Amino acid sequence: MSFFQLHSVSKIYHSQWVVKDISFALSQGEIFGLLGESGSGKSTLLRMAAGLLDADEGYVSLQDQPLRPASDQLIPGHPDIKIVHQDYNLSATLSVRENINYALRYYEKAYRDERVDELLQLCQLEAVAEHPAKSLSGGEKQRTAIARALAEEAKVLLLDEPFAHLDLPNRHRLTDTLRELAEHTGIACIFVTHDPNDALSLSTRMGILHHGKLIQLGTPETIYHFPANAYAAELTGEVNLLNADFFRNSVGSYATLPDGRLAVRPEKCILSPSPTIYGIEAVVKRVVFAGSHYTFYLQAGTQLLKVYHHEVLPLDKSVFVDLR
Ligand SMILES: Nc1ncnc2c1ncn2[C@@H]1O[C@H](COP(=O)(O)OP(=O)(O)OP(=O)(O)O)[C@@H](O)[C@H]1O
Repeated sequence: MSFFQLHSVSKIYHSQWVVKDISFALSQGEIFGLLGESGSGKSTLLRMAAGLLDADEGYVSLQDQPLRPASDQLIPGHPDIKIVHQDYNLSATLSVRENINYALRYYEKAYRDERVDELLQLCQLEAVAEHPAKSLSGGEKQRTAIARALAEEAKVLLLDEPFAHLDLPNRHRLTDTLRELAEHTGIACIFVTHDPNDALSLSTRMGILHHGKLIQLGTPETIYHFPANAYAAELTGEVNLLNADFFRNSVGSYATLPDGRLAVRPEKCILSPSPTIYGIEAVVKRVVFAGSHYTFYLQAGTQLLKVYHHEVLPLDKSVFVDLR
């Protein structure tokens, strides 16, 4: 039995495939990140997964039951699938507690009070529970929207760009909240993002969407280290795309792409100031401080190479690059 599944889902707008033949399944408690550039079809796919938009081909199922088509329903959607849109949609003058409470207005007061307290705790909102939504930070608004979506117990949570307007501390807080949620409630979660760091750090599995097609599906580690092609390699982080014979004598960590090139991550390169047995000679052209390391831009013959290194070296110095 599969918990939540997309079966060859497609969508056409103006005779163009916006989403094409997408299939994947989620287990309970799984967090699935869908990474894609603007216009790749992420929101369209999420709305079909929520049962808010009908697929032109294929279907979505929850616990092996196909969702009812949106066009057959007075209020499209499914009671067990909640979606949090990019704009949060909170009532500005109501407090955090009241916003969450509203989603439970048809329940008894005693249950409602208990459930709201539980959600405030789960979403780390206790300190701002009585604050009006309009006074909240972006991260607090986002977590309030998630708490409200979860007020009625859901099986699937869909998040459209949940990190788009958040600073780093709020990103971390929301990431923790989502992990805890999935772990403790078993909810399956799909979030869409254009940021590789969010997709790689939060997903249990992830997919890469390109022009409406899922071009790769796997764990973050697999996709990062063995990208399916140059597009997937570049979308998931900094990478050197090199001629096949570039590191001809080195053993080390790189992926060979279908076009024959090597995908080498900058942190997999070792930079030495003096010659090494198989080291490729290169010249330092630019150095950029990046917090945890320096990014070196090197010229090695006709190839430009990006390498992370922990010490500054002077411009125009000859260095030697090996693979780890
Ligand atoms: N209702 C619609 N009618 C016609 N075209 C649409 C409609 N909705 C989306 N599209 C088109 O489908 C494509 C995918 O849009 P979608 O919003 O799903 O992309 P996205 O990856 O979520 O983009 P973004 O990250 O910018 O939000 C775009 O080219 C968009 O213009």
